[in-house]
Amino acid sequence: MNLLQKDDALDLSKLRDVLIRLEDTIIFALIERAQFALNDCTYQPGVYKYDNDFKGSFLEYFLHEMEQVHARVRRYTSPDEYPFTKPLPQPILTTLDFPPILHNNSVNVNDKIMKRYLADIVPNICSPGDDLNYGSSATRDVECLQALSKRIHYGKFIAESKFMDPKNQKTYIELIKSGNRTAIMELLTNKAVEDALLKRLRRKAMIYGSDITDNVSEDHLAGHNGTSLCIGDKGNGTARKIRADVVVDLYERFVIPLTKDVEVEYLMQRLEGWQPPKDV
Ligand SMILES: C=C(O[C@@H]1C=C(C(=O)O)C=C[C@H]1O)C(=O)O
Repeated sequence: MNLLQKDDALDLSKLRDVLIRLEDTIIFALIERAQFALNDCTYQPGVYKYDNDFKGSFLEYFLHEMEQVHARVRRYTSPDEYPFTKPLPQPILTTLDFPPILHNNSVNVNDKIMKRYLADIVPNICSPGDDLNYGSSATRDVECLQALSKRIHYGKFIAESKFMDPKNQKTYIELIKSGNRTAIMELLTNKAVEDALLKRLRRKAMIYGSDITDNVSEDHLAGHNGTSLCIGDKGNGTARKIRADVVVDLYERFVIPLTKDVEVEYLMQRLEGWQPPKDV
């Protein structure tokens, strides 16, 4: 997806391809994090002293340090990148001249992403306990959070693409004016796309999370032989990489609903300072 090309950036099928590619990024980021223990102390504030009077957790400290460096190389001037922390420094690079793709908006759901990641995701993919690999687990946490944030905030581009479709624009405008979030959610929901996504995701998680060895049949990987494939379980009870049902569940309960919330909240701000075309 080239965000410097406006037509590209609002093509719904190309946007859906971006979300499909981000499935791979998210699954592999989760697999990488799952190799370390929960390391709960990295999520608790006040456990460590930092080089300034920062009061947050080890992960929040690490994330803010990372985001400051990324901000200086203009990461957050891209319309598809949203930071978790602030304040952030100005870029040292001149900002790219992105065409005006999204309508001006303040939607950033990273605080919800962080809460759900710590409460619902990490405990479900990691073994309990503490393996002292705090830097490694925090590095993987940041990669998971950034991938989830990108995927969920792509909801803005999806919403803009749907809003600009003449077929529904008048309806969206009426629903936005009446503040009818429920009806907007219904109009933007595409159950067939969601169902196909969850089916594809389960197969991907089964295959990506497996140890592909010579003696594992393709049927076994695809779960055709009826076994509920414990991903990467070598049959001797050793730690598996990640469970396919955990990946599907986090998309169903968290990634898709939050993406749609971003779509709705983006549309709720869509008419501010906007002059509709004459025929609308
Ligand atoms: C992203 C879209 O909008 C909604 C959100 C989806 C998702 O988060 O995967 C899928 C379909 C829609 O219900 C889309 O239409 O592709």
